[in-house]
Amino acid sequence: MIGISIATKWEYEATLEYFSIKDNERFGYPYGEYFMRTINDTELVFYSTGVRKVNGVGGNQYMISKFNLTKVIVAGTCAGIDDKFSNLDIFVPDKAVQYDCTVKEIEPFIKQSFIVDIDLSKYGNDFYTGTIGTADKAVVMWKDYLELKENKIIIADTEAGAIAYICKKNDVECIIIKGISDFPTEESNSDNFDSNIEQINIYLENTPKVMNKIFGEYLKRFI
Ligand SMILES: Nc1ncnc2c1ncn2[C@@H]1O[C@H](CCC(=O)c2cccc(C(=O)O)c2)[C@@H](O)[C@H]1O
Repeated sequence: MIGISIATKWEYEATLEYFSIKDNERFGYPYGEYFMRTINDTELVFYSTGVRKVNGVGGNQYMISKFNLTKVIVAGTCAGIDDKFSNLDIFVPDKAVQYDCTVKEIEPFIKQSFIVDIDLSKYGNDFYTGTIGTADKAVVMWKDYLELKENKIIIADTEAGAIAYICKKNDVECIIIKGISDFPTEESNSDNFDSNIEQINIYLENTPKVMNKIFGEYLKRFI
């Protein structure tokens, strides 16, 4: 069975809507809820984990163990970092890094032991790829955005790098399919708080669009 890991309630609600899931098909588990679907003769379990690294890892470890998963696909939204790209562009990263695991003042910003390489060779190359950076904090502040950009991170989120890391420990393949929901903006142009609210509103507006694009145009290629 393949697991489809979804972080937020908004991403999961868009998923329920996309697959027309009825109430009696939804089951609870300690990190959120799940439902099953068969697509192209492959059994899939879609589950919400909650946000940030602890929930992402806990939910996925639970599901890997409960359903003996052979592959995990992390589906969801992310921040855009490389400004060549736009909102709603979809990525399948070939590298996932946790960038908040070092003392950056005295250690490298990214340490080799927190990088997971993802072999995408069997899936062709008809998609955007690159490095996704994961940390427990959302990328909102302009200085955080600039630091990620300097370190060649293309997109950023708050779960995927940690999920890829624990999949590797379980010897389970991990594919990350993420769409850009928002870009940080320079807060000096406006009030910090207003700028943050604006980014959250853009995230909320784009979340169903990203999820529909992932399920409609990308999922089948990776199962
Ligand atoms: N900018 C982001 N940075 C990191 N991850 C992002 C970003 N955007 C989307 N994600 C992904 O979506 C989810 C939730 C998004 C989220 O928390 C968020 C989004 C926008 C603004 C704020 C804020 O506080 O102002 C918080 C996370 O689970 C993560 O996997």
